[in-house]
Amino acid sequence: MVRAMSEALAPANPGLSGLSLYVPRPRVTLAAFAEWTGAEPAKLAAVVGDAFRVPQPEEDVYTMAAAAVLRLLRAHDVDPARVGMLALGTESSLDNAVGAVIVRGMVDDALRRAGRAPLPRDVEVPEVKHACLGGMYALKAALRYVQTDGADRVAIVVAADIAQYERGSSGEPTQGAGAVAMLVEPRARLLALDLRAAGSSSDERGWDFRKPVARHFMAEYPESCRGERDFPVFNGKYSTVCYVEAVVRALQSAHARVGGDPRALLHQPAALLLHRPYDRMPVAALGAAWVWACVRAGDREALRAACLAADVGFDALVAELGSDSRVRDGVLAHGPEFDPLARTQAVARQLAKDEAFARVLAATQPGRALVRQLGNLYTASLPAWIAAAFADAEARALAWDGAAVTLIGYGSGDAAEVWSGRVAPGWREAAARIDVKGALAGAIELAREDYEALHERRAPTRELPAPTPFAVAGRGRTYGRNWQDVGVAHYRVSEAG
Ligand SMILES: CC(C)(COP(=O)([O-])OP(=O)([O-])OC[C@H]1O[C@@H](n2cnc3c(N)ncnc32)[C@H](O)[C@@H]1OP(=O)([O-])[O-])[C@@H](O)C(=O)NCCC(=O)NCCSC(=O)C[C@@](C)(O)CC(=O)[O-]
Repeated sequence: MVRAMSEALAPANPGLSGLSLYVPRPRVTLAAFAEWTGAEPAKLAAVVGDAFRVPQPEEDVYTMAAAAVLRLLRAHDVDPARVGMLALGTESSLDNAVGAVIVRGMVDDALRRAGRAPLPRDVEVPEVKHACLGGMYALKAALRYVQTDGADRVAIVVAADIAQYERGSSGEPTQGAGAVAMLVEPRARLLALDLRAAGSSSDERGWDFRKPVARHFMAEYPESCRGERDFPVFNGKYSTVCYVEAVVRALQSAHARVGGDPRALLHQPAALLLHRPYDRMPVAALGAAWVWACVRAGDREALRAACLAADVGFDALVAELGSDSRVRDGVLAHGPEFDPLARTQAVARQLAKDEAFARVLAATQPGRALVRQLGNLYTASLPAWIAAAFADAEARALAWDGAAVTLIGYGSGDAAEVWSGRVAPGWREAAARIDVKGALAGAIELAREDYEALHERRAPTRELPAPTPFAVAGRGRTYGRNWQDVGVAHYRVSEAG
């Protein structure tokens, strides 16, 4: 069914034509992090990844976003005069009134100083928010734009975030920072996306992960504040349950639209790319999704064997996957530690030994080694994986012409999206311009005291070189962070070389 659906996509379908990544240079490897904190290195490598980036004091979500946009304009040869929308997806904005227009200002400034015309006056500048899903929702808006009133223009969506958790919390090894800019065109040159086959899910069921605005947050959670910092309030374990369940629900929604064997949604794509807060999270969600697909497809033989091996009752499992509100009801009844998916996960672990599920997991391999270097980028996490997967597929000369690709976005709170796409003809040319390795180059390994200083927004003990290849200079530390800085803070982002 996925194939039939993808075949219906004509070459003129809208979608992605390019991506560019920007990450700060300071890096913490999880091996060093384990030494500093006493965490188990083998567990971090198995569950989380390899490293994460930390922004410099001069960097914020707008400077990173602007750097990624400038890189996209240059790498993909985009004529700024054709841009009709510049959308920002973020959950780290520093201003509740505006967002993408600040990025626009920085991009215009850099273009002018390079002797070029700024973006046109009629560019739309929305900022889109829903936790880590804001980038995908912004991309959805852009896809709709280039199919309607923007059919003669291109749109740029930039997803940018700083993921920081309180030191010593369970989230600390899963930090990260960065931005991914995406070029959206009415005729995709990289990945055509068919929103008619998309599935969605949303539900409100208690505090898995929230970022109350600073003034409320500081009054309610003074223990979580260090100076002016505002870290997320979250329940890590419970948030993983919400992630898994929302992904299954969005898949069910996609399946309700496209029909056919639901297992095809998972084992036919050449790449299955998900929101990736840490390395193992997508695998856990796909395990539950595969169990649901097998139940829905009536593939009971393999399931019964897996249930037996996992010591889980088959009928209870089927009932678990059928009930629509069990997470919310369970949490209301038992508190946030309630883990209704434990049985599903136990069965999924047994199914992982199955050949068909191994094929599902193989589709999560493209680009994985690259994104293990990045940590959680919140809204930019899935876009970074798309960039990494295409860069990797191009470098390894994978036969991706016309291949199906499934994107699964998730944002706490919680909401998920499942989209089907097809790799566009001639994709290699656009993929060769992504240059994820180049974006990761020039990392500066942080010493423990400098990591802690940057985390607390103090000056590091050692002078760090200016963020490159974009120089950032300005007065005021962070736009709007201190009320007295508003109107004074001004950043300039420009290409250094
Ligand atoms: C998710 C937690 C709680 C995990 O925190 P933790 O302390 O690592 O949890 P754990 O001790 O239960 O261990 C996790 C897994 O590691 C395994 N393990 C143990 N030892 C070893 C070993 N030696 N070798 C291999 N594996 C080992 C252990 O068995 C377990 O496997 P599982 O039961 O999951 O299959 C933490 O990372 C956290 O709090 N993260 C922050 C929240 C988060 O990322 N949640 C993810 C879902 S929500 C989301 O994605 C949205 C988000 C966060 O991006 C924000 C937004 O949308 O805005």
